[in-house]
Amino acid sequence: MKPKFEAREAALQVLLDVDKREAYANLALGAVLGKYQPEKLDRSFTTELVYGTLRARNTLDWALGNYLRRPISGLTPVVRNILRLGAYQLLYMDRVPDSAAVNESANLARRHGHAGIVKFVNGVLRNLARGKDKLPYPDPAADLVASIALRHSHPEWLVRLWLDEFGYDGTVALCMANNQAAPNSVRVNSLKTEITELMALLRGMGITAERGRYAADCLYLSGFVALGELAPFRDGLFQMQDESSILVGQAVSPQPGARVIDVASAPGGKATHLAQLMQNRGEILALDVHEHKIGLIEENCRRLGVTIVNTMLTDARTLPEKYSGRADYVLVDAPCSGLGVLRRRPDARWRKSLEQIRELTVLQAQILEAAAAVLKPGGVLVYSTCTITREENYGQVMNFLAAHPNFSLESIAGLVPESLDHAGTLQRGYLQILPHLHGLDGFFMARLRKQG
Ligand SMILES: C[S@@+](CC[C@H](N)C(=O)[O-])C[C@H]1O[C@@H](n2cnc3c(N)ncnc32)[C@H](O)[C@@H]1O
Repeated sequence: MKPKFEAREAALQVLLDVDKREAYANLALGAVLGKYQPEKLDRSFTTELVYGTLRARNTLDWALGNYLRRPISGLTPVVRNILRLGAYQLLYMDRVPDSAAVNESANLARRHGHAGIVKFVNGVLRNLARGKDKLPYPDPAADLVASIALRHSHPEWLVRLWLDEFGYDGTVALCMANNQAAPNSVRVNSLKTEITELMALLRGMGITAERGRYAADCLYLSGFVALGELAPFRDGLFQMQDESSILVGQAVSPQPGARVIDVASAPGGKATHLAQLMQNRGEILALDVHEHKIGLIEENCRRLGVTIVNTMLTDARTLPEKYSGRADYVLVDAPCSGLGVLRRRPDARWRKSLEQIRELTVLQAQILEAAAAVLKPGGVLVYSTCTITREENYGQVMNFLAAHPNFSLESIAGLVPESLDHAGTLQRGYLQILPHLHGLDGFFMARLRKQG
């Protein structure tokens, strides 16, 4: 018999894992949903509770703070997270009546604490329910950053960064896009099937499958319970991958038979795509610095029927001499701040900092340096990230070019669709995809050629 599932209790367990153990929300949630296998409605309610509460953490803590005598950080993790969950339902979930949000939170408190805690949770949430339409949000004229940060649940440093880069309208639109749930996009594995065939198969299973607007092999799926448990996934007919990420493979477009080095490749989303574009002919050396991730690349290759990928556990900055000048194509899908994919990782925005971005920028430059050395004269290097900061993207490429006069940008018009070219950069050899402009994950890609 399946263990009994209670969505708010499950959500609380995940929030505690994230709060106390710094677990990744998607993994902690996946573990709980995997254990209890709840029905579809319970599953999506739990997911919304967890993701919404994590995403809106600053706004929830601030809103609750109006009714607390001491900072929320001083409460025990259990009480703090019961309050956050309750506040999320009150402020963001119109379909949950206020009375249910308060009473269910009190029930959680009863299960996890003594009578005093039940009374406390009940009292704070009742007050919030009464006062929620009159919360004293900062006046934008007096403090624009704080106002956007609290209304759209982002850290202030990030809002400041984006105001500089995208202006007021762009920043608000970007924050709003980050607060939307990401759609489920997949890449069709053309080594085993083709797009119309897979669409028909999925539709036969009651799953809605629609083509992506930009990438050739992209489908958007809905109407399933767990994507990773579907037979067509296990049979290797598709790979979970955002449309922007698929476009990186198109920007590389390696020829069948080529020699490719993917210097930061786990879990192998792009490496397996490159293999697919090469019709599984040639060779791909897929590196990663983390041992546990090498197995993920191999597992994906097995499932997808990719046989031309060899993995290697190594730091891309210390690529052995024997690979010098060897590759026809090098992909540097660099470790980055991930600020283009915040909609997928609701807790991520609270884990990042300007300091990390600075450190990553240095690491990316070092990886690029080593990657340049393994490319043949005349070869193609594609640099990509899933972020939207100038210094990790365009700035990084410009610094690289300044230090490497034997490299130049090469047009990617014809490889990725012109309709994405909002800033007229495709011909110049790079593209910045933005969540609020394109409805996709924020990605950067640039194609460079080494002089022959
Ligand atoms: C953006 S992810 C790669 C995603 C992958 N290309 C895909 O499409 O599935 C960056 C990867 O770089 C790896 N990494 C970080 N530092 C590295 C280094 N110094 N050398 C090699 N890999 C590194 C990380 O472990 C991570 O898997």
